[in-house]
Amino acid sequence: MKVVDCFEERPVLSFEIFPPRANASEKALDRFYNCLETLAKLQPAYISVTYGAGGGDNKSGTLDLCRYIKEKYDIEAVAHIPGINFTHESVKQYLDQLQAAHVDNILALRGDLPKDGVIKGDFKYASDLVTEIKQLGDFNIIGACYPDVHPEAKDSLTDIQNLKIKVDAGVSQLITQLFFENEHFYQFLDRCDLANIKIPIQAGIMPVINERQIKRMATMNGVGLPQKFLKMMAHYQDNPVAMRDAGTAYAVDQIVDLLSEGVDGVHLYTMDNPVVTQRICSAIETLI
Ligand SMILES: NC(=O)C1=CN([C@@H]2O[C@H](COP(=O)(O)OP(=O)(O)OC[C@H]3O[C@@H](n4cnc5c(N)ncnc54)[C@H](O)[C@@H]3O)[C@@H](O)[C@H]2O)C=CC1
Ligand SMILES: Nc1nc(=O)c2c([nH]1)NC[C@@H]1CN(c3ccc(C(=O)N[C@@H](CCC(=O)O)C(=O)O)cc3)CN21
Repeated sequence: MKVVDCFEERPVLSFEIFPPRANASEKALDRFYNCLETLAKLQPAYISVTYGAGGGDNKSGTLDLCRYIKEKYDIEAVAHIPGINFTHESVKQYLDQLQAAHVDNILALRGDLPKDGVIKGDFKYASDLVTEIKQLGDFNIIGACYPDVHPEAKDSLTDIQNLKIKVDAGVSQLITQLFFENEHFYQFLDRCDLANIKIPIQAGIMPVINERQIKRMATMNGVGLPQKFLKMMAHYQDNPVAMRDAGTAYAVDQIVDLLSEGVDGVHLYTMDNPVVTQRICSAIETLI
């Protein structure tokens, strides 16, 4: 099933997970599959599975996990494909494998640039990958977008023009990069409207689980951290449990506001954390 059809009933709530590392211990695997069990019970519209996120390079993990989510839980899966990790030949093979596994949905990304800055794959921009996927098969293609403006873009106008190119290449829905100021998201929606980007846009929300992780993600992606958020992190930095609870409350506060504004959907970056995801879902259960 193409997950774009989920938007017939809005708002759409979906999750993102990352596969365990290839060398994960028995204990880590156990923890991961227990997490997945909890997430599945929350009945998200779909689950997206990262490919090599956070520096990992677990290539078979994404495909196998997508297949597993569909077969075991009957929940739609979205496979991330970072174009810079693929050649024309390898992407064709990968799409064939996805098709055989009945995975109909792809998050087409450029991917994070390697430390040496040298791109080995054939796709410089996500839009190039979208064009290729469109030619090779019948997939529902999702794209990423940036309320706080992509750090490599010259300015917000250029970023939106590039987003429009990507959408026109064949993207049917968008998920935003994480953001902590809803106002930035609403301004971004206005820019999309002006650029005639009319497809569903889900807000990507990441609860703070640990300060280091968020600061790294924010710096790497040019994501603004508001004073209120920085104060919260500073106040609870020595108390991981309090930090987690405050981060959960912040995410819930963001989501309540987004729902009140009639957002198309929310994509939760779960970071494979079942407790936080469950708490957020139960806090917003009656609001959706
Ligand atoms: N859920 C996830 O895994 C997410 C991952 N990301 C990451 O964010 C980074 C960027 O990925 P994407 O958004 O897929 O890249 P993209 O290729 O759409 O955009 C990357 C940069 O190139 C520019 N650009 C895009 N298309 C262009 C074109 N045709 N001509 C000239 N410039 C163009 C954009 O303005 C932007 O500055 C990657 O590191 C990706 O992995 C971002 C959001 C979510
Ligand atoms: N630029 C960018 N790249 C991404 O891969 C990405 C985004 N943005 N934005 C949204 C989500 C968030 N993602 C993330 C964010 C953080 C980690 C992370 O901190 N990973 C741990 C390793 C986790 C583990 O394997 O246990 C790390 O320390 O790198 C992973 C994926 C993937 N996505």
